[in-house]
This record gives sequence, structure tokens and C-alpha cells, in this order.
Amino acid sequence: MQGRKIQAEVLLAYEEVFPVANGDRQSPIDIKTEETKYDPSLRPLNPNYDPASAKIILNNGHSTSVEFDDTVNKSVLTGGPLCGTYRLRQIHFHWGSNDEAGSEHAVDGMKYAAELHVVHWNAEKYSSFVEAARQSDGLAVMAVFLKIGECNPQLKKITDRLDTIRIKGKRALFTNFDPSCLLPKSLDYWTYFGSLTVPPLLESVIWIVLREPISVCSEQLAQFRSLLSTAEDEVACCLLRNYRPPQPLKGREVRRN
Ligand SMILES: NS(=O)(=O)c1ccc(S(=O)(=O)c2ccccc2)s1
Ligand SMILES: [Zn+2]
Repeated sequence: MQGRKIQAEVLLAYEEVFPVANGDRQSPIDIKTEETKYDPSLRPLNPNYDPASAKIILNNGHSTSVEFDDTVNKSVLTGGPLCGTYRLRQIHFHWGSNDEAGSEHAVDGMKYAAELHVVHWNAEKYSSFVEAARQSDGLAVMAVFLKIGECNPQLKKITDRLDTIRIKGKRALFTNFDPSCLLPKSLDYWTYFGSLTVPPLLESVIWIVLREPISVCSEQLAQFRSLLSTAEDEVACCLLRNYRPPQPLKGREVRRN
């Protein structure tokens, strides 16, 4: 019982520091497929990424991310629910301490083993990522579910490099990488208005959740969990899980193409 009490106190602290944690458009959510609404105005997604824009892979202590050059429109996402051009900023992952649950979004109460987020910002309307991150239509994050199964050869390009960035703050060169290789065959999606799932939980994200998962094997998930959430001068602590649980829908609509 003691653990639950501590967890409740941590949650309390979280919401005291970031009151938006109780906001009206928080993420992730549990997508109840029967309640989603078909919207004929939704267009096909059009990701267009230049592998040369990939720059580094890093461990920020909360996840591993691949960061892209977003100084020009080299790698962009258009179409889908978006108005205008959203520029690719970074990709990162969320996972759990076991293979059964590690995704942030859920589908009819079911969680996947992990979840990939492809983060873009509205470079047509705003002059910087930081400015866009504060706007209601500033960010567009494409979420891809990772389903436990076969080892994913494309994901291997990332998991095989994790041993070089085990410690929080470590980074390494990582280029010639097109994140489209991590997308499923079908780009059918659900979309809704939400937030960052990590502090500062800004309510500035147009979420685009792909309905088809990609595969990941247990060994690859174990490589993610071997990352450390601690820096060189700290007692080593593995990054066993980094997902936020589903948040209240508060009347929001989830549309599908
Ligand atoms: N899980 S998520 O897709 O919501 C997400 C987590 C972190 C980012 S960010 O690093 O782009 C970023 C963006 C704005 C402020 C700070 C970090 S986006
Ligand atoms: Zn994320």
C-alpha cells in the first residue's frame, strides 16, 4: 500500500507543478473505436522525409530520440488533418517494464508493447519550434504502435546504437535515416486535439495515431529498457518505463479517415 501512497503523492506533485495536467485536451487517450467519427474531409497523410536531415541520436534521460535538421523544409508532413506544412523535429519512443504494456495511447482499452512518436511543428505559421509548441495548432505528432512479434529490421538501425548512448545526456552522430522506414503499409489514422505527454504537457498537439502497428521483438524492447535515466555521476538506474497513462477525453471527438 505504501507504494500506491507514494505514487499518489508523486501524481499530486505533478499536477501542482503543471496544472495543465488536469486540462481539457490532455494526452494520451484510450481510443474507443466505436465512438470515432468518419470524416470525409480528412486527406491522406503525406510524409516526405530527406534521410540527410537526420543528425543525432540521444538519450535525454526520459527516452531515446533521433533529432533532425529543422532549419528548412527538408523533411515535412502535409495532408491528413493538417493545414499547411509541418516540419520534422524529432522521433522518440515510449515503452513499459514488460512486453504487455508500454504504449501511451490505448485502443478499446488495449495497450501495445511500445509507441513511436514522430514530432513535427507548424513552420508555415510560426517562426520557431519553441513558439509553435505554445500554440493550439503548433505541433503534429504521428503515433505508431509497436506490437510484440518479429524483430523489426528497420528499428534495428536504432536499437543497435543504444549501447553507445546508455547514459543520460549521451549523444552520437546518426544520419542517412528516413523515419518513413518505421511506418506501416497503411497510413490510415485516427486524429484528435491533445497535448504533449511529458512535462510541460502543453496543449498544442494535433495527434495522428496510425491504426496499423509495426512489429518489435522482446530483445529490442530489452535494449530500450537498458538505457539509463541517470547521468555519469549518479547511481545507475535503468529507464524501465516512460509512458503516461490515458487521460480523460472530456468530450473531445476522435475522427478517422
Ligand atoms: N510524447 S510527446 O510526443 O508528447 C513529446 C515528448 C517530447 C517532445 S519534444 O521533445 O518535441 C518537446 C516539445 C515541446 C516541449 C518540450 C519537448 S514531444
Ligand atoms: Zn512521445
